[in-house]
Amino acid sequence: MSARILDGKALAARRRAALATRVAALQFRPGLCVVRVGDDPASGVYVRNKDRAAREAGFSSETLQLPENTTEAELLAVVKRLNGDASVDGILVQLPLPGHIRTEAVLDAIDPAKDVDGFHPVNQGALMLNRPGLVPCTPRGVMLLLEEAGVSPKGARAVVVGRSTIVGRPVSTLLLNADATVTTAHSRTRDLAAECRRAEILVAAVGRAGIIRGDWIAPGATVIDVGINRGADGKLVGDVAYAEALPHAGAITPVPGGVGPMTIACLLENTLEAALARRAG
Ligand SMILES: Nc1nc2c(c(=O)[nH]1)N[C@@H](CN(C=O)c1ccc(C(=O)N[C@@H](CCC(=O)O)C(=O)O)cc1)CN2
Repeated sequence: MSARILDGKALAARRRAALATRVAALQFRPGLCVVRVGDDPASGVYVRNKDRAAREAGFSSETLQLPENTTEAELLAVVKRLNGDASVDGILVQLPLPGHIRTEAVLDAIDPAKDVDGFHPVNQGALMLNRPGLVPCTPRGVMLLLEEAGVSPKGARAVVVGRSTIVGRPVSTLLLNADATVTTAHSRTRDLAAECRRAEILVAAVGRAGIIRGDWIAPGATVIDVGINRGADGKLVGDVAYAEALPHAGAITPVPGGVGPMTIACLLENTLEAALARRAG
Protein backbone atom coordinates (compact mmCIF):
# COMPACT_ATOMS: atom_id res chain seq x y z
CA MET A 1 0.00 0.00 0.00
CA SER A 2 1.14 3.52 -0.69
CA ALA A 3 1.15 6.23 1.97
CA ARG A 4 -1.49 8.94 2.18
CA ILE A 5 0.02 12.27 1.11
CA LEU A 6 -0.43 15.08 3.63
CA ASP A 7 -0.95 18.19 1.53
CA GLY A 8 0.58 21.11 3.46
CA LYS A 9 0.09 23.51 0.58
CA ALA A 10 -3.69 22.98 0.59
CA LEU A 11 -3.94 23.11 4.39
CA ALA A 12 -1.87 26.30 4.50
CA ALA A 13 -4.08 27.89 1.83
CA ARG A 14 -7.22 27.06 3.83
CA ARG A 15 -5.75 28.47 7.03
CA ARG A 16 -4.59 31.66 5.28
CA ALA A 17 -8.06 32.15 3.79
CA ALA A 18 -9.67 31.69 7.24
CA LEU A 19 -7.17 34.16 8.67
CA ALA A 20 -7.99 36.73 5.98
CA THR A 21 -11.66 36.48 6.92
CA ARG A 22 -10.82 37.13 10.58
CA VAL A 23 -8.54 40.05 9.73
CA ALA A 24 -11.18 41.63 7.46
CA ALA A 25 -13.51 41.83 10.46
CA LEU A 26 -10.98 43.71 12.62
CA GLN A 27 -10.93 47.46 13.21
CA PHE A 28 -7.15 47.52 12.58
CA ARG A 29 -4.54 45.90 10.33
CA PRO A 30 -1.97 43.68 12.07
CA GLY A 31 1.55 44.79 11.13
CA LEU A 32 4.44 42.47 10.25
CA CYS A 33 8.02 43.58 9.69
CA VAL A 34 10.55 41.15 8.22
CA VAL A 35 14.25 42.06 8.37
CA ARG A 36 16.65 40.49 5.88
CA VAL A 37 20.39 41.06 6.06
CA GLY A 38 22.50 40.25 2.99
CA ASP A 39 21.74 38.47 -0.26
CA ASP A 40 21.16 34.79 0.56
CA PRO A 41 18.99 33.81 -2.45
CA ALA A 42 16.79 31.29 -0.60
CA SER A 43 16.09 33.89 2.10
CA GLY A 44 15.08 36.30 -0.65
CA VAL A 45 12.40 33.83 -1.84
CA TYR A 46 11.10 33.18 1.68
CA VAL A 47 10.96 36.88 2.59
CA ARG A 48 9.06 37.74 -0.61
CA ASN A 49 6.62 34.88 0.03
CA LYS A 50 6.04 36.08 3.61
CA ASP A 51 5.40 39.63 2.44
CA ARG A 52 2.97 38.49 -0.26
CA ALA A 53 1.11 36.14 2.09
CA ALA A 54 0.86 38.85 4.77
CA ARG A 55 -0.61 41.39 2.31
CA GLU A 56 -3.04 38.81 0.90
CA ALA A 57 -4.29 38.16 4.44
CA GLY A 58 -4.94 41.89 4.93
CA PHE A 59 -1.91 42.65 7.11
CA SER A 60 0.31 45.65 6.67
CA SER A 61 3.70 44.24 5.77
CA GLU A 62 7.13 45.79 5.49
CA THR A 63 10.43 44.19 4.52
CA LEU A 64 13.65 45.88 5.61
CA GLN A 65 16.51 44.85 3.35
CA LEU A 66 19.88 45.58 4.98
CA PRO A 67 23.28 45.18 3.30
CA GLU A 68 25.53 42.16 3.97
CA ASN A 69 28.04 44.39 5.83
CA THR A 70 25.46 45.62 8.36
CA THR A 71 27.08 45.45 11.80
CA GLU A 72 25.53 43.66 14.75
CA ALA A 73 25.11 47.01 16.51
CA GLU A 74 23.26 48.45 13.51
CA LEU A 75 20.93 45.45 13.35
CA LEU A 76 20.28 45.67 17.10
CA ALA A 77 19.38 49.33 16.66
CA VAL A 78 16.85 48.39 13.95
CA VAL A 79 15.30 45.76 16.23
CA LYS A 80 15.14 48.26 19.07
CA ARG A 81 13.35 50.76 16.84
CA LEU A 82 10.82 48.12 15.71
CA ASN A 83 10.23 47.07 19.34
CA GLY A 84 9.12 50.64 20.03
CA ASP A 85 7.05 51.08 16.85
CA ALA A 86 3.36 50.83 17.76
CA SER A 87 2.39 49.98 14.15
CA VAL A 88 4.48 46.79 14.23
CA ASP A 89 2.89 43.74 15.88
CA GLY A 90 5.33 41.13 14.65
CA ILE A 91 9.09 41.26 14.04
CA LEU A 92 10.95 38.53 12.19
CA VAL A 93 14.66 38.53 11.45
CA GLN A 94 15.22 36.13 8.56
CA LEU A 95 17.84 33.44 9.23
CA PRO A 96 20.60 32.67 8.52
CA LEU A 97 22.34 35.94 9.36
CA PRO A 98 25.81 36.75 8.02
CA GLY A 99 28.55 35.09 10.09
CA HIS A 100 29.81 38.30 11.73
CA ILE A 101 26.46 38.82 13.50
CA ARG A 102 25.61 36.79 16.62
CA THR A 103 22.18 35.31 15.91
CA GLU A 104 21.44 34.82 19.62
CA ALA A 105 22.15 38.46 20.43
CA VAL A 106 19.69 39.57 17.75
CA LEU A 107 16.93 37.10 18.64
CA ASP A 108 17.27 37.96 22.33
CA ALA A 109 16.79 41.67 21.50
CA ILE A 110 13.32 41.20 19.96
CA ASP A 111 10.45 42.11 22.27
CA PRO A 112 8.99 38.66 23.23
CA ALA A 113 5.48 40.06 22.65
CA LYS A 114 6.42 40.79 19.00
CA ASP A 115 8.55 37.66 18.50
CA VAL A 116 6.33 36.00 15.87
CA ASP A 117 9.09 33.46 15.12
CA GLY A 118 8.82 32.24 18.72
CA PHE A 119 12.63 32.04 19.00
CA HIS A 120 13.12 34.38 21.99
CA PRO A 121 14.15 32.56 25.21
CA VAL A 122 10.97 33.82 26.91
CA ASN A 123 8.80 32.12 24.28
CA GLN A 124 10.98 28.99 24.10
CA GLY A 125 10.86 28.85 27.92
CA ALA A 126 7.07 29.19 27.92
CA LEU A 127 6.89 26.27 25.48
CA MET A 128 9.11 24.14 27.74
CA LEU A 129 6.85 24.96 30.69
CA ASN A 130 3.73 24.27 28.57
CA ARG A 131 2.53 27.83 29.16
CA PRO A 132 0.97 30.26 26.65
CA GLY A 133 3.42 32.01 24.33
CA LEU A 134 4.33 32.45 20.68
CA VAL A 135 5.22 29.02 19.24
CA PRO A 136 7.88 28.65 16.50
CA CYS A 137 6.17 28.50 13.11
CA THR A 138 7.55 25.31 11.55
CA PRO A 139 6.97 23.22 14.71
CA ARG A 140 3.45 24.63 14.96
CA GLY A 141 2.92 23.64 11.32
CA VAL A 142 4.07 20.08 12.08
CA MET A 143 1.45 19.76 14.83
CA LEU A 144 -1.30 21.13 12.57
CA LEU A 145 -0.39 18.63 9.85
CA LEU A 146 -0.70 15.79 12.37
CA GLU A 147 -4.06 17.13 13.50
CA GLU A 148 -5.25 17.42 9.91
CA ALA A 149 -4.16 13.82 9.28
CA GLY A 150 -6.21 12.70 12.29
CA VAL A 151 -3.07 11.43 14.02
CA SER A 152 -3.19 11.94 17.78
CA PRO A 153 0.20 12.24 19.52
CA LYS A 154 -1.38 11.14 22.81
CA GLY A 155 0.43 8.01 24.01
CA ALA A 156 2.18 7.61 20.64
CA ARG A 157 5.89 6.82 20.25
CA ALA A 158 7.33 9.86 18.45
CA VAL A 159 10.88 10.19 17.18
CA VAL A 160 12.20 13.60 16.16
CA VAL A 161 15.46 13.49 14.21
CA GLY A 162 17.25 16.80 14.76
CA ARG A 163 17.76 18.99 17.82
CA SER A 164 17.98 22.51 16.42
CA THR A 165 16.50 25.28 18.55
CA ILE A 166 14.23 26.41 15.71
CA VAL A 167 12.74 23.03 14.76
CA GLY A 168 13.91 19.82 16.46
CA ARG A 169 13.73 20.90 20.11
CA PRO A 170 10.43 22.80 19.88
CA VAL A 171 8.80 19.97 17.88
CA SER A 172 9.91 17.49 20.56
CA THR A 173 8.49 19.77 23.25
CA LEU A 174 5.16 20.26 21.44
CA LEU A 175 4.82 16.49 21.01
CA LEU A 176 5.64 15.96 24.68
CA ASN A 177 3.11 18.64 25.66
CA ALA A 178 0.59 16.69 23.54
CA ASP A 179 1.34 13.54 25.60
CA ALA A 180 3.52 11.67 23.09
CA THR A 181 6.45 9.58 24.29
CA VAL A 182 9.26 11.45 22.59
CA THR A 183 12.78 10.52 21.56
CA THR A 184 14.96 13.29 20.16
CA ALA A 185 17.61 11.73 17.94
CA HIS A 186 20.60 13.58 16.46
CA SER A 187 23.97 13.21 14.77
CA ARG A 188 25.45 11.35 17.77
CA THR A 189 22.55 8.90 18.14
CA ARG A 190 24.13 5.43 18.13
CA ASP A 191 21.70 3.52 15.90
CA LEU A 192 19.51 6.07 14.13
CA ALA A 193 17.80 3.49 11.93
CA ALA A 194 16.71 1.46 14.98
CA GLU A 195 15.36 4.57 16.74
CA CYS A 196 13.38 5.57 13.63
CA ARG A 197 11.92 2.06 13.25
CA ARG A 198 10.29 2.44 16.69
CA ALA A 199 8.42 5.59 15.68
CA GLU A 200 4.69 5.77 15.13
CA ILE A 201 5.24 9.46 14.39
CA LEU A 202 8.55 10.27 12.72
CA VAL A 203 9.64 13.89 12.25
CA ALA A 204 12.75 14.43 10.14
CA ALA A 205 14.46 17.79 10.71
CA VAL A 206 18.10 17.14 9.92
CA GLY A 207 18.80 19.15 6.78
CA ARG A 208 20.41 16.26 4.84
CA ALA A 209 18.78 15.04 1.65
CA GLY A 210 17.32 11.54 1.85
CA ILE A 211 19.10 10.56 5.08
CA ILE A 212 15.99 8.72 6.38
CA ARG A 213 15.70 5.54 4.30
CA GLY A 214 12.48 3.72 3.47
CA ASP A 215 13.26 0.63 5.54
CA TRP A 216 13.80 2.86 8.65
CA ILE A 217 10.05 3.55 8.67
CA ALA A 218 7.71 1.35 10.70
CA PRO A 219 4.72 0.01 8.75
CA GLY A 220 1.94 2.59 8.82
CA ALA A 221 3.98 5.32 10.56
CA THR A 222 3.16 8.99 10.01
CA VAL A 223 6.19 10.74 8.54
CA ILE A 224 6.60 14.53 8.67
CA ASP A 225 9.53 15.71 6.59
CA VAL A 226 10.79 19.16 7.62
CA GLY A 227 13.94 19.03 5.47
CA ILE A 228 14.19 21.36 2.49
CA ASN A 229 17.35 20.50 0.58
CA ARG A 230 18.33 21.33 -2.95
CA GLY A 231 19.40 18.20 -4.86
CA ALA A 232 22.22 18.02 -7.43
CA ASP A 233 19.62 18.53 -10.19
CA GLY A 234 18.41 21.75 -8.50
CA LYS A 235 15.15 20.19 -7.30
CA LEU A 236 13.95 20.45 -3.69
CA VAL A 237 14.07 17.22 -1.69
CA GLY A 238 13.38 16.39 1.92
CA ASP A 239 15.34 14.50 4.57
CA VAL A 240 13.30 11.38 3.83
CA ALA A 241 13.99 9.20 0.77
CA TYR A 242 10.44 9.84 -0.40
CA ALA A 243 9.92 7.14 -3.05
CA GLU A 244 11.40 4.51 -0.74
CA ALA A 245 9.21 5.68 2.14
CA LEU A 246 5.88 5.53 0.28
CA PRO A 247 5.29 1.76 0.60
CA HIS A 248 6.19 1.80 4.32
CA ALA A 249 4.54 4.94 5.74
CA GLY A 250 0.84 5.28 6.49
CA ALA A 251 0.99 9.01 5.75
CA ILE A 252 3.78 11.33 4.65
CA THR A 253 4.38 14.99 3.83
CA PRO A 254 5.92 15.77 0.43
CA VAL A 255 8.76 18.22 -0.23
CA PRO A 256 7.92 20.70 -1.61
CA GLY A 257 4.30 21.18 -0.60
CA GLY A 258 4.38 19.77 2.93
CA VAL A 259 5.71 21.55 6.00
CA GLY A 260 7.21 24.57 4.16
CA PRO A 261 3.94 26.32 3.28
CA MET A 262 2.69 25.72 6.83
CA THR A 263 5.61 27.77 8.18
CA ILE A 264 4.28 30.89 6.47
CA ALA A 265 0.63 30.25 7.41
CA CYS A 266 1.70 29.85 11.06
CA LEU A 267 3.76 33.04 10.90
CA LEU A 268 0.61 34.93 9.94
CA GLU A 269 -1.38 33.22 12.69
CA ASN A 270 1.32 34.16 15.22
CA THR A 271 1.25 37.76 13.99
CA LEU A 272 -2.50 38.00 14.46
CA GLU A 273 -2.15 36.39 17.91
CA ALA A 274 0.55 38.92 18.86
CA ALA A 275 -1.55 41.82 17.54
CA LEU A 276 -4.62 40.77 19.52
CA ALA A 277 -2.61 40.10 22.69
CA ARG A 278 -0.91 43.52 22.52
CA ARG A 279 -4.22 45.30 22.11
CA ALA A 280 -5.76 43.29 24.95
CA GLY A 281 -2.96 44.74 27.11
N1 LIG B 1 13.46 33.80 10.94
C1 LIG B 1 13.31 32.62 10.33
N2 LIG B 1 14.22 32.19 9.45
C2 LIG B 1 14.05 30.98 8.86
C3 LIG B 1 12.91 30.19 9.14
C4 LIG B 1 11.97 30.66 10.07
O1 LIG B 1 10.94 30.00 10.39
N3 LIG B 1 12.19 31.88 10.64
N4 LIG B 1 12.69 29.00 8.44
C5 LIG B 1 13.50 28.69 7.28
C6 LIG B 1 13.03 29.25 5.97
N5 LIG B 1 11.59 29.50 5.84
C7 LIG B 1 11.07 30.58 6.45
O2 LIG B 1 11.70 31.54 6.75
C8 LIG B 1 10.79 28.78 4.91
C9 LIG B 1 11.29 27.73 4.20
C10 LIG B 1 10.52 27.09 3.21
C11 LIG B 1 9.23 27.51 2.96
C12 LIG B 1 8.41 26.90 1.89
O3 LIG B 1 7.25 27.24 1.73
N6 LIG B 1 8.97 26.01 1.09
C13 LIG B 1 8.29 25.48 -0.06
C14 LIG B 1 9.25 25.49 -1.24
C15 LIG B 1 9.68 26.90 -1.58
C16 LIG B 1 10.73 26.92 -2.69
O4 LIG B 1 10.37 26.64 -3.83
O5 LIG B 1 11.89 27.23 -2.39
C17 LIG B 1 7.83 24.05 0.23
O6 LIG B 1 8.46 23.38 1.07
O7 LIG B 1 6.88 23.64 -0.39
C18 LIG B 1 8.71 28.54 3.70
C19 LIG B 1 9.49 29.17 4.67
C20 LIG B 1 14.92 29.19 7.47
N7 LIG B 1 14.96 30.54 7.96
